[in-house]
Amino acid sequence: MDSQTKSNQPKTSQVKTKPKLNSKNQSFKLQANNVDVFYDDFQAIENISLDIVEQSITAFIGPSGCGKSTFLRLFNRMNDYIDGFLMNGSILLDGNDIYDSSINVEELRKTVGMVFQKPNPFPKSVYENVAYGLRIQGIKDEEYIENRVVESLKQATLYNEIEGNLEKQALALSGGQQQRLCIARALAVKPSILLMDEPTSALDPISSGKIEDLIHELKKEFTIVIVTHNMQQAARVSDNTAFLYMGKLIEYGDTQKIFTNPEKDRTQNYITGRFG
Ligand SMILES: Nc1ncnc2c1ncn2[C@@H]1O[C@H](COP(=O)(O)OP(=O)(O)OP(=O)(O)O)[C@@H](O)[C@H]1O
Repeated sequence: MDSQTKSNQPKTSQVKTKPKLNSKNQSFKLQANNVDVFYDDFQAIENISLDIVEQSITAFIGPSGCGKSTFLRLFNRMNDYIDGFLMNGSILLDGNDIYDSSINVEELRKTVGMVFQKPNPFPKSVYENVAYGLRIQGIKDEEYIENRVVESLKQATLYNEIEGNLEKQALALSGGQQQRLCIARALAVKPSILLMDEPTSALDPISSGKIEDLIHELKKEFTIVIVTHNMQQAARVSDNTAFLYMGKLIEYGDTQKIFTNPEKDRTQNYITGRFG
């Protein structure tokens, strides 16, 4: 592990709780405990507790407006930007409360990268898009930057398609390539968690398939949390699935079980398309 990696861990004054282990002895990377979220008077999330296994893929599913994106954005404190946002409860990363006043939010967001629904590359070259996060960290070592750019593009399975053309405008890439570029940009700063908010919903089926294959590869190294409207996608890519409905967690567990033999009627009705 090099010094860049170490510096990407969020700093807290002390470890408050040790991450728990589940029955399969897997450790929890993220833990939400009794979380409520309000936007002014409106309660968007109601008393959700949920643990996310390290180096796994966790999918959030549920009808529009049920709180999937709100819940996802808690893990890198993206809701902090929203006027009227208020949270009760706690979110732990490696056992540390990420809403503790000692947390450096910039550092947290290096550890918890995010990819959005619509690919959003900067109007810069491919190279500079991936280098961006390193440059804003103040890294000046061009050799290190170049290595990270190439490595991240390879990890995002884009390098082979644009090798020798890294000065190309990012906006000239196809939609699917742009999304893989955004994933490379997130990976460049060495996160340990990737949050993905409907990362394929703006893409054609072939590009979506490539992203799904990539997500599957990335879980060897990263903990991935994905919001998706596409239930086939959740069933294909995720290890665990959380079904949310009107701000509540209805059911959470092994993806195969959720999709074949859920505990709750409401989950069954949703996954069989009876509502939503
Ligand atoms: N910035 C905001 N201010 C006020 N209310 C908001 C805000 N963002 C979301 N909400 C409300 O919170 C609830 C949950 O929204 P959220 O976007 O998290 O749901 P979602 O399940 O991700 O929906 P979708 O699948 O349509 O993206 C909705 O009722 C929404 O209108």
